[in-house]
Amino acid sequence: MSRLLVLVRHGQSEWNLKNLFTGWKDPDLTEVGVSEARAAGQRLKAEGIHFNRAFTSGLTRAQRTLALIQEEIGQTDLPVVREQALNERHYGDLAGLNKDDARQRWGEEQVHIWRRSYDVPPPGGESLKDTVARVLPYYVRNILPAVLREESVLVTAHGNSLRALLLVLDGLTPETIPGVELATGEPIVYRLNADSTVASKKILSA
Ligand SMILES: O=C(O)[C@@H](CO)OP(=O)(O)O
Repeated sequence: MSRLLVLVRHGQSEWNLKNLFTGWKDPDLTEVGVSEARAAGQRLKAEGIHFNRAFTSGLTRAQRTLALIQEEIGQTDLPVVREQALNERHYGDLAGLNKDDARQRWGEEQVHIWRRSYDVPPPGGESLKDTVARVLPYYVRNILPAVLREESVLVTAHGNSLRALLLVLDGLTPETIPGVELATGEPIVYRLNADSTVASKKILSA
């Protein structure tokens, strides 16, 4: 019995390093990001997990993180689906702006609301609620059925598209989700019950 679901936020990107709002923009990993992705792969290998399939977003940083993990776990032939529904939350007009500059312009509180609230979208972008509305149906139709077939499934994606999944998996609420932050390159290993609820959760930290 496997029913393993492993979620990994991509390694540090060039725009994470520059402190820029990224969203659907497509920067690559930094050298640190490459090391984080490789380290994630090594930790998964140490757990002895053999995956049956993987899902990633339409963006380079998540795809490259997956490819590096595949190298480390010796599974470069893993079936991979690339899907825009798993992309980062769209940051609209904020994409490309420096996060500290934005705080100076609009104030700390407003920027925090745009970044972490459940249902307030940044100008021209998606709220987390909007992101949930595209990530969750994809999860239910495409990822969950594989897990419930007793497979071990790897998903590499983004801070907010994965927070959308954590909302459901961890039973979070619009009140508690703002406090949740995902570290780059840190695998979260869920084992699901046959009814799709969570049996166990383990974070493979550095
Ligand atoms: O810029 C972004 O797309 C995301 C993730 O890096 O940032 P934030 O943490 O502000 O949601």
